[in-house]
Amino acid sequence: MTEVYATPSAPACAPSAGGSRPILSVRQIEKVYGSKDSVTKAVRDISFDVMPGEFVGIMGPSGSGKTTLLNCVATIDTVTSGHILVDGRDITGLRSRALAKFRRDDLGFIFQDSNLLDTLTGFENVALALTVKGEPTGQVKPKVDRVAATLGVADVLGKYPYQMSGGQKQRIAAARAMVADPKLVLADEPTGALDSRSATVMLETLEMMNASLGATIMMVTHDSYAASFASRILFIKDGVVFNEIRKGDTSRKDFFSRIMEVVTFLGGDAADAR
Ligand SMILES: Nc1ncnc2c1ncn2[C@@H]1O[C@H](COP(=O)(O)OP(=O)(O)OP(=O)(O)O)[C@@H](O)[C@H]1O
Repeated sequence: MTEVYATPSAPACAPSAGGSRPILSVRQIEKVYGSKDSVTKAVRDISFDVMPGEFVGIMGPSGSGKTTLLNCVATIDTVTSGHILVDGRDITGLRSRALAKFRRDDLGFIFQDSNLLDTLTGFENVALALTVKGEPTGQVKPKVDRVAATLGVADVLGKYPYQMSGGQKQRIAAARAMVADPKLVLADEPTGALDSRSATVMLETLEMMNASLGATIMMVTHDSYAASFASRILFIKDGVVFNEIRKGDTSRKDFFSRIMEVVTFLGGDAADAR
């Protein structure tokens, strides 16, 4: 039985394995939308660390602040107070050029909608992540080919997005997020638009990115099945970290059951279970 307990403002920090420092440190962040008459505290007080090579899932009821948290880490949105450090560097104060460089060099993104460019092939979409970074031309093809082979999308590289299935598009998006070797991959409901079979293939792709390519991943999902592919889950409720569970040595199936217990406790949707 999973112990379900509330840890309103306690930092959910991973152990410092081998003394390595966190890739991501979220420190007492708060995000308030609106002004005087209409104020929403989307994030009240969230602190946690993500260590290199971790695959962390963020779960919580609708409106709990998951996307706001992800957007603040992604620098798509700004925090009202608190700090976010990526590989030891505070990103909350970055402005324009430094911000663009940080997003390009340090982050990989996977959204619910693959956001591939329609006029480019799979290869060109993935390669773009390298060329905008100024990767030497001779390095581009080998790097794209290597990541595509690892993630099982080598046969899709020659296709345009309109010729790809939803699952193939998402896996090309995963290759694009990974190819430039980012410090952190951020995924927002990456299986939200996929049927269950394609979702499983996509989740196995994320698992492979994590295990074979060493990607550190933070994934927001409302889906307990998707979350069970992560190694640790942070549950957000009303803008704070409510609970945290780790997979440890347990099987994915057992982890899924433990996740479901917390989701049920938090008032999750039974339809989230598969
Ligand atoms: N731009 C905004 N302006 C005002 N309120 C906002 C804005 N964005 C989010 N909110 C509010 O902040 C709270 C948290 O929203 P958020 O989208 O982070 O939740 P979520 O956990 O991702 O929800 P869901 O699972 O439904 O996507 C909600 O009450 C939401 O209405």
